[in-house]
Amino acid sequence: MTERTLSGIGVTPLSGVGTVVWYRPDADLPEPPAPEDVDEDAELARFEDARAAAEDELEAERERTAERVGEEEAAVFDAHVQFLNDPQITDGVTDAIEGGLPAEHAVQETFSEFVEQFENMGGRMGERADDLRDVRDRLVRVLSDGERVDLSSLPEGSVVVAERLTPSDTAQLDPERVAGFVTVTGGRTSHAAIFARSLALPAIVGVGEELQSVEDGTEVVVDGESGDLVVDPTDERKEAAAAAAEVDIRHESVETADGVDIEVAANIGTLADLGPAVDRGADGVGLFRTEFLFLDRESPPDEDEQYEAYVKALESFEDGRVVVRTLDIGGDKPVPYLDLPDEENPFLGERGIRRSLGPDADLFETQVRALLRAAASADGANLSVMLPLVSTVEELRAGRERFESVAADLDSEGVENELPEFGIMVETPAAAFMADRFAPHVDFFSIGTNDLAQYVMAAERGNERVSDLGDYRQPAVLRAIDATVSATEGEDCWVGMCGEMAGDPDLTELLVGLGLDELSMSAVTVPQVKAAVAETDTADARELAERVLQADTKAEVAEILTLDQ
Ligand SMILES: C=C(OP(=O)(O)O)C(=O)O
Repeated sequence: MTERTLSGIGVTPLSGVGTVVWYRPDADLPEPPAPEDVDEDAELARFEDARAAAEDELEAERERTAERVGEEEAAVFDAHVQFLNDPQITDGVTDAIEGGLPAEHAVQETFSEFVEQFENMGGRMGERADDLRDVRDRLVRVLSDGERVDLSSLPEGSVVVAERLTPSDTAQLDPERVAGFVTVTGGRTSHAAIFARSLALPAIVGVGEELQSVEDGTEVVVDGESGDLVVDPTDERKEAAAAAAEVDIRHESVETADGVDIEVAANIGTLADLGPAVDRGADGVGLFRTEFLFLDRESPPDEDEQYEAYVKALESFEDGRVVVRTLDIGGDKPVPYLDLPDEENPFLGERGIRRSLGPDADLFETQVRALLRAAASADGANLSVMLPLVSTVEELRAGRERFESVAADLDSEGVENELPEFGIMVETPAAAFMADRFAPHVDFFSIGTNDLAQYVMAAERGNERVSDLGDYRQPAVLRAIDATVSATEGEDCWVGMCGEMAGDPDLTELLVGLGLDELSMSAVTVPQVKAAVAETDTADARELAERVLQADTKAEVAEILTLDQ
């Protein structure tokens, strides 16, 4: 048997060796009977029963996912319930039944039309098509009494291979038993990819139709870093992959080979992310996306609930820094109870600090109170706060003044409080251009490359059609980072990075060379980035950065960094 390699998109920097188990959940429906043979009332009733049963299943899976993976990932099941009850879709199914189709065929037909519509929209909306498919297949399975394929009790060492994996499929995978997964479709930001990172599973998505040629029972190596699926691997290949799978987790802080401290922290959305962050050796939290405390509920968390959450994060990292970002609502993060305006370009609209200083001023005040109190708690000395989407000095001043005036209010109420370290996200071109004017007013910058790349390149994040443009390796993005760091020279202002770029170990040397003091990422890549820091020599890194900054194109950047395009 000769070894061969298929290529896809690697979504976790982890490797696994195992045996292929094909997962094909969508069996074809039989031909429908003639319309006159369909009992309309009975089919309508079957559809209603199936909807209720599917909703019960979704609620159970939501709970299970919240426990095993995290609240943020569990939220996808709420979106499924919304689709299940969306009047436009349910009316469509009802009409199709009244037109003479049995319930399962009516569901298949109606949902498939909506799936197509969402796919045509592309970007984030395109990704919702996967959710719709998931709801459709669930309903069809319930209606046709299909057996649920049990992904949670696969033989140990299985590599799950599928056309696509829905969030409910992925949530069932047991990382103790599954060696990885590989899918025909999917992109870096698909739900399956996000789950893979949360579960720390080796995974490759978007391999394409060639994957169908890999049969059940075949031995494979899943290289989630390069995106290579090695079929019928040699013994040496398997041994190398098994060795690579054993990541060295460092719980102590890390310095470069020539002794420069670089903080390697984790990004968190909810408290469920704290465990993995600690387990994988993060020095602290470099980005607490507090908006996740506000999503998927009927009303905002009150001051005490927020205080508890911030203190919990601080307690998890007694010796490390916890950087809390104030509410970043709007853009692609809607909150139903806030009645956000319908905007043509929400990413360019009222989001982040713009809302906190405007329509969400009350919410902001509550959050600031909770943060000031948390800063005065036993572990509060390590708390830092930063404002999202700042683009003018006035916004920075106004944000800072809010902290000062709320602190004065708390003082007058006799409530213990403390002003924490204060910074801003650098994620707009305006902030990068004006960084020298911001620097004297802050203790730190944290560069959010996900948004910075989208705004510098005018390429919507999550829109696959422009993903090549929106890449953080574009020279213009690298120049924006360089300009930001250079603007802090001579100022007492450290610079971190909390976008996806910070978690790419292939770029660690470059980022150290550009002068970053801190890198924050999803917990899964913390060990790899720490290892890369330890191997870096800062003089070499600076020289590398200088060469990279001379590049005209992304291809040249990749060539200098010896990366795949
Ligand atoms: C970290 C970032 O923020 P978010 O992804 O939460 O918008 C960023 O924009 O890089």
